[in-house]
Amino acid sequence: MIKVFKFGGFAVSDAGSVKNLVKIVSEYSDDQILIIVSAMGKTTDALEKLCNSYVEGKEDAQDILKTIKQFHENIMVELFGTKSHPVFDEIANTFVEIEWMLEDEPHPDYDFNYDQIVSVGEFLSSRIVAAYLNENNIDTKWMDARDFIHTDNTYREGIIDMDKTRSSMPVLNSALQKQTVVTQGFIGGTSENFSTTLGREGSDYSAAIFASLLNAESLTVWKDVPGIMNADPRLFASAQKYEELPYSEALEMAYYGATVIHPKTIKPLQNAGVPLFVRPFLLPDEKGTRIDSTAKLNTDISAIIVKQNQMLLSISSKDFSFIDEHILIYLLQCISEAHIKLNMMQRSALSLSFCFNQDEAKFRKLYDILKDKFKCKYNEGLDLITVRHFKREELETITAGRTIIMEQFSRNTAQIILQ
Ligand SMILES: Nc1ncnc2c1ncn2[C@@H]1O[C@H](COP(=O)(O)OP(=O)(O)O)[C@@H](O)[C@H]1O
Ligand SMILES: N[C@@H](CC(=O)OP(=O)(O)O)C(=O)O
Repeated sequence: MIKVFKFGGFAVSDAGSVKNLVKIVSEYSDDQILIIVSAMGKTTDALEKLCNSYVEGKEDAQDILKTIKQFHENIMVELFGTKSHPVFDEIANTFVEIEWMLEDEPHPDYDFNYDQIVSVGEFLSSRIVAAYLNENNIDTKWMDARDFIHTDNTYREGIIDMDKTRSSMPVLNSALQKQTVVTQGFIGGTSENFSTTLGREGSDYSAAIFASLLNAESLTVWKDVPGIMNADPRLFASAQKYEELPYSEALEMAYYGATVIHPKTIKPLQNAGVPLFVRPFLLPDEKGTRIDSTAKLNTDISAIIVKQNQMLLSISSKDFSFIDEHILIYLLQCISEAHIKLNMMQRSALSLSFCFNQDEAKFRKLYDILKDKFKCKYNEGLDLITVRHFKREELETITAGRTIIMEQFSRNTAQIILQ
């Protein structure tokens, strides 16, 4: 049966990590392996900068491109030695696509430009990884994810056409019967053959789509952490790893902002009954965390999820009208039009308050829609802390010394906005 492995930016951040990836894959020579890769290291951030510079007509676009080229070339030199290896030409040709674009005027749709430029990161990494697997005698085929993941024209947040995507799986399946396959996470293609991206950090989601539509035995995402922990170990040194988690709990954690898994990852896997393993890339013999329908949840451990850089906006009517159901529907429509995603919401007689990831452009858009009829008050730079299976005494420790701006409790979940 097929095993799907996803290697994120960390797992392809330099030559050493590509070597480690090959070592991991070589342990599975009896399996059919589909490898999904993200862009190398922080390449997506660099390509975003390049896109902004191009669209704004700044002069540093060529310099940014040069740095990205140099970064990939250094990795290739370390992996393949001389520049005579065919991968150098493949990478040069991939960069040509961006170079041609930079010579033209930007398309009026920023998101279109973004996807054509930013998707290149995954093409570069997948070419290098496929070539290095072959170099190490793992018979590997590079395939273009745009031939499989079909999306609409919603650039930067491509919506997958599941039927069309499902119907392209037999081609991939038969390739996997013969060879290891490497393809790209994060990207899809439109019916006009343009690239789309699925939203930042969307490679986990791509991998879940492939794993579910191929009816894979499992999906393993190789990360820079021991598994899913009860808190981000970067923020909480004492974070503990879950041995196992039910799909529902992993989905709740991702939804509230545990960035270890993209929030869209769980649904396709749950629907198809494909287990997910989150395993440490640097300690590949460790089991990591297993997520499936048989897993038991240990509610003795609370999960703490921190979302930083939040904005809290309170909207109230100018004429003392209640925020009744009609007004509520209207406000939610305006919020949706501004593409704001609510992280927490509370209503009183005269106001609707909600917090969302701070984003000046989205806030401005909403403010302009509402400013004539409503009063808007806001706080910026807040933290939203969500605690699943909370214990009261723990909450006191978490909030100690900070000002609580708003809080909300259900049976399983506490949400607190802190200044
Ligand atoms: N509950 C959690 N458990 C483990 N890691 C977490 C958690 N919450 C946030 N993280 C963060 O997620 C990161 C791994 O996810 P990410 O960087 O997106 O991986 P990749 O780029 O390889 O897909 C870790 O470095 C860690 O800081
Ligand atoms: N490269 C894309 C997609 C992705 O999922 O990356 P990572 O697996 O490194 O989070 C991004 O950085 O958004």
